[in-house]
Amino acid sequence: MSDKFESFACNSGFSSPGGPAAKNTPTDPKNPEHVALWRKAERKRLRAERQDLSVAQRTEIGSALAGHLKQILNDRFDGAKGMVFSAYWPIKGEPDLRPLMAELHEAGVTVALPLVETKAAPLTFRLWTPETRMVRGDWNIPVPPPDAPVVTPDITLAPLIGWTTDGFRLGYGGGYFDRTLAALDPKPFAIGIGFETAHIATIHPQPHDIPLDLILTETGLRSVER
Ligand SMILES: Nc1nc2c(c(=O)[nH]1)N(C=O)[C@@H](CNc1ccc(C(=O)N[C@@H](CCC(=O)O)C(=O)O)cc1)CN2
Ligand SMILES: Nc1ncnc2c1ncn2[C@@H]1O[C@H](COP(=O)(O)OP(=O)(O)OP(=O)(O)O)[C@@H](O)[C@H]1O
Repeated sequence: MSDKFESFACNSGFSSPGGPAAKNTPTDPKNPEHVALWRKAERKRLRAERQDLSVAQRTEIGSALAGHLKQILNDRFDGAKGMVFSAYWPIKGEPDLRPLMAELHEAGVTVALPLVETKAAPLTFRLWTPETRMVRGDWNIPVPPPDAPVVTPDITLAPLIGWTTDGFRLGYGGGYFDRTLAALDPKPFAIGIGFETAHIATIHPQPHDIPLDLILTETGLRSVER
């Protein structure tokens, strides 16, 4: 096999039919356009993979994650009572932590949800309670209505499609969490939430990528900020 062919075969930005794209690397990991193409293929692969989970598996994973999260909030934030905790309304096979949102609300935590109110800008966060009448927001994601108060999270969950051991996250590709973490001062404590199977070796970090403080899967803590 010539060098030329070998380099093409190993460096395709797309998943090969027989193997996971995670094994591939972008054609040029320093080229933002190549990395963006590679990320697109990785998102597609990881999203397809998580669709295969059964309802029972999802329920079990959701309650394992909720248990780990409560432990973290107790250990690190004394339960987070009186703090603003931003969660997410699950879409596209994300772990469902809505029972935990209600439980935290009952325990005196201020629960919020993220909204895309302006494209390509930081997220807005609005207050959520179990009585909140959700409406459809950007991308059809259910969100609190426009009259729900805007709040600033102390702690934020970042649902993820892929995660790395050094705390980087692959999301849906809007760049919203990175913009939000870059804009907020003080930066909220950011906890990535995802499936254990969504581990990838690297996201080929770019200057805009901000690592999360913790990554949590159903297995427990998988990455802790150094
Ligand atoms: N449940 C949940 N809510 C959430 C998030 C999330 O990840 N999960 N978000 C976390 O950020 C925000 C929404 N994120 C979004 C990310 C991308 C696009 C979007 O339009 N994506 C384009 C592709 C962009 C690209 O590849 O350049 C698309 O699919 O057409 C919309 C919303 C806020 N709410
Ligand atoms: N702080 C920032 N300022 C300006 N643009 C940004 C910033 N952060 C990210 N972006 C833009 O967003 C695009 C998508 O970023 P990335 O691939 O990291 O998305 P993501 O983290 O997967 O998405 P999301 O957080 O919405 O789920 C990047 O190409 C980049 O141009």
